[in-house]
Amino acid sequence: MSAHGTDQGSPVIEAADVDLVRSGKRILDTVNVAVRPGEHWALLGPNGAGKSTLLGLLGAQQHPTRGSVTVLGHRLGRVDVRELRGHIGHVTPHHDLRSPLSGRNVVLTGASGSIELPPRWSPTPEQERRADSLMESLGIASLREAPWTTLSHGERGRVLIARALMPTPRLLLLDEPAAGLDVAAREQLLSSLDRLTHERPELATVLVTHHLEELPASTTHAALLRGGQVVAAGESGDVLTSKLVTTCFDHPIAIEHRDGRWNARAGTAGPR
Ligand SMILES: Nc1ncnc2c1ncn2[C@@H]1O[C@H](COP(=O)(O)OP(=O)(O)OP(=O)(O)O)[C@@H](O)[C@H]1O
Repeated sequence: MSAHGTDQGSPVIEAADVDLVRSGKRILDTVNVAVRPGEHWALLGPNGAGKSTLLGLLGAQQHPTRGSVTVLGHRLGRVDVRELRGHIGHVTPHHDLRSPLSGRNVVLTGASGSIELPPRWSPTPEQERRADSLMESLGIASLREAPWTTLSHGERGRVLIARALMPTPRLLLLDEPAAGLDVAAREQLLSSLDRLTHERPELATVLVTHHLEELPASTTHAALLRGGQVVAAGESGDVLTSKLVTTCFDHPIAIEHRDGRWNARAGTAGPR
């Protein structure tokens, strides 16, 4: 990611010279990020590179130690972050729901901004229609009545994406959405994401993954992170190269890009 991306529209979110220090450790180091409407970013890097931390910062869940983060033109620290978070859908693998809420009710909690349905809260007919339509477009209409506790990993992932989309966010953040999915569930998820970005052309997305095979064909941009620093950022075709990915993971990796999708395998010692 870079502050020097394409110039189409003002950024949905922008981080400028951001450092993030926790327990004396610099987890992010001079990170510059700008995500514009309609851009679909992949955030890649080895374990511990700082990907989830950066996603949390983009989701206004954390404040930078130095530098600035601007969400929809509002600088963090000067605005009510709860208000800002309403414009950002954040899907994490750590959704702490333990009750057997139906799939549809889980989606509806996206409207109340809560994990459980709040007592005495009931959705408007419009919110109910929206939940149904999102479940339809994510291919999970059959899960309307299914209890959360019985859903598979892949089903939960798609329910949480529908939930995150309830408030019609401008930015959707996805933390390893395909982790642990079998190949069919992964392909269903990626098709759902491709369809979603087609239906909502102004939506911006940032997807964290370790695996290039888990990138939707709609990915437009990529950023490689290593040791809290951005190794490369820009249009996916310029960044997802054998040479740059080899540098990022410090291991020879050969990248192939075919029919819009990427895959990676062991490369030769000399990076291309
Ligand atoms: N609160 C904290 N205090 C100290 N160190 C932290 C804290 N939170 C995260 N870290 C460290 O920061 C680094 C980056 O963590 P982060 O989870 O962002 O990496 P990641 O790229 O998402 O990793 P992974 O691919 O393994 O999920 C790690 O070394 C982690 O141990």
